[in-house]
Order: sequence, then C-alpha cells, then structure tokens
Amino acid sequence: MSIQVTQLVKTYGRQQALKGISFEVQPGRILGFLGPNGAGKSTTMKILAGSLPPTSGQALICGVDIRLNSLDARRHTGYLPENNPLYHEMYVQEALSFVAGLHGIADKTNRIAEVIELTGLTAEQHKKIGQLSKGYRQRVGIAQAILHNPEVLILDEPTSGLDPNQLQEIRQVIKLLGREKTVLLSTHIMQEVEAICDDVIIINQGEIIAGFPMAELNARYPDTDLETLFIRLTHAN
Ligand SMILES: Nc1ncnc2c1ncn2[C@@H]1O[C@H](COP(=O)(O)OP(=O)(O)OP(=O)(O)O)[C@@H](O)[C@H]1O
Repeated sequence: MSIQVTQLVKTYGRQQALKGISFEVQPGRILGFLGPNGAGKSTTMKILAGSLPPTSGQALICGVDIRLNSLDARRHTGYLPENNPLYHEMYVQEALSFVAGLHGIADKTNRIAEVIELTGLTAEQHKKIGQLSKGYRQRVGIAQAILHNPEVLILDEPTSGLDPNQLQEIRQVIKLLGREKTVLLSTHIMQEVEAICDDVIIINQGEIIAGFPMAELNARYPDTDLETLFIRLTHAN
C-alpha cells in the first residue's frame, strides 16, 4: 500500500478533529478526499505529510511509519498545503533551486528543468512568483512538491479559486502525475473527482462515511451522482 491509515485520531484541545479514521490507497491510484468544511481533510493531510503529529493511531507511507520514521516517510511524500505558501519575492527557478537544495538533490539543474516541463511552467520560469497568476503559482507549488520525485503526492485543494481554464490545466497536470504516483487530492468540486479520481472517500465530522472506487459509484448507489450522494450523506449527520 502507498498510504495506510489505521484508527487515526487528532484532538485539538477539546475538539476531536479525527475520530479514529482508517483507509488505504493502492499504488498509482488517485484518491479524491471529499468532505464539508471542517470535516478533517486538511488535518489528515498534514498528518500524512509529517507536518502535524497525530494524537493516536498509525499512518504508513510506502510502509514507513510517519511517527517512528518521519524523515524517511517524508522522502516518499510530496505535499501541497491548502494555502500554498510560496516565497513571492523569489524567481521560479530560484525557489525550485532552494527546495532542491533542502532535499539534497544531486543533479539540481536537470531535475528542475524536468519538473518545470512536467508542470507546464516553461513560459513563466523566469518570472518572480509574486508576478504569477494563481494557476501558475499552484504549478510552482506542485513543482516544489515533486522535486524529490516522491511516490506519494498529497494535494490539499489544489484547484480552489482557479478560473475554469486554469482549473482544467491543473487537473491535466494532476492526471499526468497520477500516472506514476499515488495521489491524495482534497477538493470541493465533485466534477473534479469524477474527471480524475480512481477512488473516493467522504469524510464528515472526523469520520469516514463512505469510500469506494469511482467505477463502482453506480453499482453501489444506483441513479445517484456524486454530488447528490455527498449532500445526502453529509446532511444526514
Ligand atoms: N489548529 C487548530 N486548532 C484548533 N482546531 C483546529 C485546528 N485546525 C483545525 N481545527 C478544527 O478541526 C476540524 C477539522 O479541520 P480541517 O481543517 O482538518 O477541516 P477540512 O476538512 O480541511 O476543512 P476545509 O474544507 O474548510 O478546509 C475543524 O473543526 C477545525 O476547526
């Protein structure tokens, strides 16, 4: 398994954000992670990315326990956080070079050229990040996340706030990356899941309330599209 989560709990003060969730993602799959605001998606993703400790439970990335061997687990993981924090004063190439240095990538120049090509940044690569449109900033965030060529990619609402063209283009980038990598993708856009995801999980109030391969949606929930199912399941709670 690329991602294996067992009975994961996260408590912030008195609030239980994750109430013991368990799920798995097989290698090479794109998993859509759906849930209403405050359901626990970002919390789960931060824990899997190694940037937030869980309260209890286990999470393995490519078989590596994120609590016992965080550094090793993070080598297998690329993470694009929800607010995509970037150095706006840096040039695209400069930022990528900086991140490549953090990862100790040997052949920086070639790898940076590769990720620029993969993420469609070629035309904008000589600009400052602050001068880029939101869609291109998302590409820089994705480029940073894949520099060290991780097997697992965790993307927290990568298409939120994009115009329809950029949204379509970023989806294509994610789909392309999903050919080789395992992707965990959170989104509020149901068509996005239908367009690019192999599997879907719906989380609500810190609990997983549904999970299935997209190909089984119709068999499991006849005459129901994903949006209707989402509203039905998350309203019932
Ligand atoms: N640092 C924090 N301190 C206290 N509570 C927090 C903290 N971060 C998140 N929470 C709470 O934990 C719950 C889950 O939040 P989380 O950000 O994981 O949800 P989400 O599904 O990503 O939501 P959204 O779709 O709005 O991004 C929410 O009730 C939120 O208010």
